[in-house]
Amino acid sequence: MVQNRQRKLFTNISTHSWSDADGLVRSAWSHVVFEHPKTFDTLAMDPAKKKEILDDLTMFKNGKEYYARVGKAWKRGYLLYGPPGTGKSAMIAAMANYLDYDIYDIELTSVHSNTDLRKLFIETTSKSIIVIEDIDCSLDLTGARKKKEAAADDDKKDGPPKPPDMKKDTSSKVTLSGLLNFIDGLWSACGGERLIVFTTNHVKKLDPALIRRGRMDKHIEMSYCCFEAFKFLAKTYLEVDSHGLFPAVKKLLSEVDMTPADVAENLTPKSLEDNADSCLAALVKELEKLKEDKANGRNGQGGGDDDDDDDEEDNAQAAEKDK
Ligand SMILES: Nc1ncnc2c1ncn2[C@@H]1O[C@H](COP(=O)(O)OP(=O)(O)OP(=O)(O)O)[C@@H](O)[C@H]1O
Repeated sequence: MVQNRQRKLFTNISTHSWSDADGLVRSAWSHVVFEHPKTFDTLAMDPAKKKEILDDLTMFKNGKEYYARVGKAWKRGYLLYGPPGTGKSAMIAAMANYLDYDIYDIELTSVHSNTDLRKLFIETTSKSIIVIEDIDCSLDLTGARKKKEAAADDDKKDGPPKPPDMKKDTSSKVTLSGLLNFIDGLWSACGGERLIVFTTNHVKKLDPALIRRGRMDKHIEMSYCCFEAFKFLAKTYLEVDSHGLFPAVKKLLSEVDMTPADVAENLTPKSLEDNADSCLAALVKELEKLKEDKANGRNGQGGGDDDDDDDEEDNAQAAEKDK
């Protein structure tokens, strides 16, 4: 898709526009130029799944008349779920590059109330992707927002003037109903052409109301590396289509779980002497080590928590349900 403008990545620094000491009006959003290199051409995933997503995005982008005809707001919700390192953030970057949209990355734990959330959304523009990452960590789905302790030190630091509402106040809440209202509310029909993307590592923790079709229209499982995705990464990183070690990798990937991020890391040359042979050998060694760890009852996914197996099962069940 043609990219013809400078895209921006926005992040919320306040809950709404505010005036600093000099009377200058400052936006709730701060932005940098968005220059992420990830595109669908370098995103490793099952080719059929990738095509399905690209078709969906293309239909959305070209859907102005369709949405007007059926009387729906021109917006679409995506839920990306799967273990850490499976490419959820990479997918969002690829989406923005493909659609030529800006990204509004909302740090929900910094938003004090449902009203403030609405104010933030009202300041977003058309042709944008509104992202809330790790939605299960940001919102206690019984209604109360979790607090972010780390933010408390903010106003001790030097730097530009801080918006008054970003200082130490962690008392207010964004609730599930506030979030639902944001997705469904009347305002969301204004301006048009917005994707709303939630990501989570724990899909089962999300309230079904939040992710039902109509809100999160498309559920995408980002999974551990399959052989197809590995072949794609081998082509991208090592420029090889086939190799004597491919069968061993194929077998091992069917036996153990490794994220595309870890596969990519193993395929990255570490010295000037490294080549396809040594990188693939390193990958096989790492996969064999994972297999051994698994056989010995150790969790091989470096630093994973005890919930990993449950999460994997949950994600697999959710994917099955989504079909
Ligand atoms: N499917 C993939 N194809 C190509 N690169 C990938 C893929 N998945 C992950 N990577 C690379 O691995 C790194 C980590 O990926 P990313 O941050 O997108 O994972 P994530 O699922 O968002 O993780 P988290 O849940 O921890 O935020 C990035 O550099 C990304 O480019």
